[in-house]
Amino acid sequence: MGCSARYCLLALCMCLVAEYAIGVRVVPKRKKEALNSADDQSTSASWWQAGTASPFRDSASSSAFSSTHGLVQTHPSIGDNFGSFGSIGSTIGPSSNPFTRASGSGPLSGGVRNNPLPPLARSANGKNSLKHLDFTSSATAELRRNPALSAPDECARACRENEPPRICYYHFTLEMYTVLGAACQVCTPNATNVVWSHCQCVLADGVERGILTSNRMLPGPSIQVCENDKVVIDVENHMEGMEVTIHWHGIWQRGTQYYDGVPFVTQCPIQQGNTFRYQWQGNAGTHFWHAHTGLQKLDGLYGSIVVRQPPSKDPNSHLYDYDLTTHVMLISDWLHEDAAERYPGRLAVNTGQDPESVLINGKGQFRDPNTGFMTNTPLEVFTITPGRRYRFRMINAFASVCPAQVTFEGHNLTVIATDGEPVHPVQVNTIISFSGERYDFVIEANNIPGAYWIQVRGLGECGIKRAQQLGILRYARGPYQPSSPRPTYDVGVPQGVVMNPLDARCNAPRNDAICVSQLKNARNIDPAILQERPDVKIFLPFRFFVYRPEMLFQPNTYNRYLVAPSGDHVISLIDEISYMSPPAPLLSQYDDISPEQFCNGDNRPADCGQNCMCTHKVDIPLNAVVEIVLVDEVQIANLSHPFHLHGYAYNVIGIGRSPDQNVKKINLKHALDLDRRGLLERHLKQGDLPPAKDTIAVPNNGYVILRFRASNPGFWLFHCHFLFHIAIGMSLVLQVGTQGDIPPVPPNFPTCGDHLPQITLH
Ligand SMILES: CC(=O)NCCc1ccc(O)c(O)c1
Repeated sequence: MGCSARYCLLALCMCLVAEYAIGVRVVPKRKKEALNSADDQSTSASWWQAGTASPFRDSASSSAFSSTHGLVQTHPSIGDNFGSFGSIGSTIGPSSNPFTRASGSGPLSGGVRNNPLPPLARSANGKNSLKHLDFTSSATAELRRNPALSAPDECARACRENEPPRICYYHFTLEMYTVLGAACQVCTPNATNVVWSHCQCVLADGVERGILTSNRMLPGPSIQVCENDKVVIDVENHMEGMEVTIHWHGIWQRGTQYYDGVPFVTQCPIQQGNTFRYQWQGNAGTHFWHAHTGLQKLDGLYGSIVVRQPPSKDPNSHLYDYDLTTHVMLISDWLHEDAAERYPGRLAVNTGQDPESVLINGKGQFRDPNTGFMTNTPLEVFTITPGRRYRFRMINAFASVCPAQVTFEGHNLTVIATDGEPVHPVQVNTIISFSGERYDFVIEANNIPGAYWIQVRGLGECGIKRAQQLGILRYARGPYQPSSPRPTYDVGVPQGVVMNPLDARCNAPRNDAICVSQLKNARNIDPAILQERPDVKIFLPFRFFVYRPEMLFQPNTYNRYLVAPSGDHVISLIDEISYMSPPAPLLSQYDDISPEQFCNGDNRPADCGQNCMCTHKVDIPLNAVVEIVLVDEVQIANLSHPFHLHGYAYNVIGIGRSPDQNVKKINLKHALDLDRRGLLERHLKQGDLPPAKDTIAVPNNGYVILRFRASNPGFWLFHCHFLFHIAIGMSLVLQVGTQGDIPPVPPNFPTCGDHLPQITLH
């Protein structure tokens, strides 16, 4: 097999090793070791180890990996979490970091910085922070120019009370890029740390493909700041012929509504060659960023956001010793081709939108179902020290319809927060999550020191291709390899108690599962939320509309559609409307949009048929207590749609299915009837403490009730978070408040729109 093989199979890896061997003059005998390690490929060490005197084994002194794999922190206190960054954890005020700051001209001193900045990814001890959370920023001119700004690795710190906030600056360069591109041949294992920390090699699951990246990383750069910090991100779009916006999922954007990153709702898309500066202040929690335009998210445009708090402000801080930058766990589904290959979708080969693979922090391996060959790329490794308790921050960045099941071999998970909001701790063994959700959990290193499998399985439609990924939970100074056999899709890590069961039987406590609606909020709840009657109550049924091909392919009509795995040609409807973007952004150019563009359930355009397409907008008075009842009329087994609201966390008041055994399928009429009879489940009693979330799956053939106080004026997208369902209109906009309530956009905010002048050629 040659190096041009599409898959980085074992043979190809040998070939890569051979190239490395030339470059680094390693004795050929090592190649054999590469072969032998083929079955032993589960740590990043073993992959790169092949053919080198592994710099990662004795990483304590030299390796860029040391802060990830080498256990650096020794004191079980939050304040030492960032020991791996050298001075960062203890730096308050002007940085003492000689590598990133000219002395005396730190970020808060206001001094003149006359030394050029060396690489940002290095800290005082000269180590890179780590690989997948590489804080490298490709263009740092702004940082050099403006001494008030802090670099990413200065902002990723332990948060203390009374510490002055920082302004954290990031620069995202968006490009078309390649998995297993030639960069993978220049980042040689024996190169210096500097070279390695800037390595632009993207491995993913070892299968070559074109992708989209931010700063040539997958996931893209991690934003890790403290509450009250200001975050500035310059997004520079160099994707050939593509426009883009970035949404900061979970960030409420109070006061900065125009930086929410929704195309034609809060801004014009950023054109190729343009840079758009986002600026916001983050609410605490585990969040993430992703492209909100087209299908770019599925091609690689996503990354984590962590907004930390001083321990005194987290009601669950006593439950963990460490909250490390390295223990962010971003899971994503992965295709081996451009997402556009699946939209509108094919009829014969790779039908539907289901992913081939799953990644953990952009890493994994892939077994080719046809040949049985497995790629040899590194798996993600999380390192822990015996006796300590660790906060993990899990982000479900899936784009497809598959729920993801995360299980850690030999370790319980204590869930302490979801979607950034703390809950009373509950202990489970496995967590099922949907696209857009986040779950924070504590793992105690209380098992026999060793290496343990982490399994992430794609459920639902992903069961067909059996898409899964493995990672490793490793005790420091212990073995790299788990002693138990690799979990397979069918014989996996035992699941035990399930967080978020797919069957959504949530009306009574059970000992095999905990529903989201059974979690209890660990923060105070606005009492008005729990009043019997909300100010506004909105029923939103949603479903697909299935086109007959004769209707869809009528000459001179061009209706959009998605070819579902079933072969059905569908669009999405919420309250019988399929959302269409207006020609200009609602927030910044409202007056450029014809009133006829808008619609909602009470105002349907006269000629709107079964496939009614318009800009679905529901108006909500500022500060109203709003209740939304989502009703699943899709009625396809195995499919539960996660709804994400921008600008807010809502309280999940109830999750359920029809209590009427004779009702096989729920629909709007039945839900209204249940509501009249008081049979919809609402947790409004004192002490019910409904949890706060911004993304919740509506159980298949069921309903979800959520409430929020509409105190954040703006135009907020509310939508199914499945990527292909956004493309076919499963969205609407909530307009909270009037134009006058919404902050005006900054000066010179970009504009866009139709150009339809009079025809002047005679
Ligand atoms: C009868 C029908 O509505 N079929 C559509 C099923 C469907 C639609 C969209 C998807 O993403 C999906 O996975 C499955």
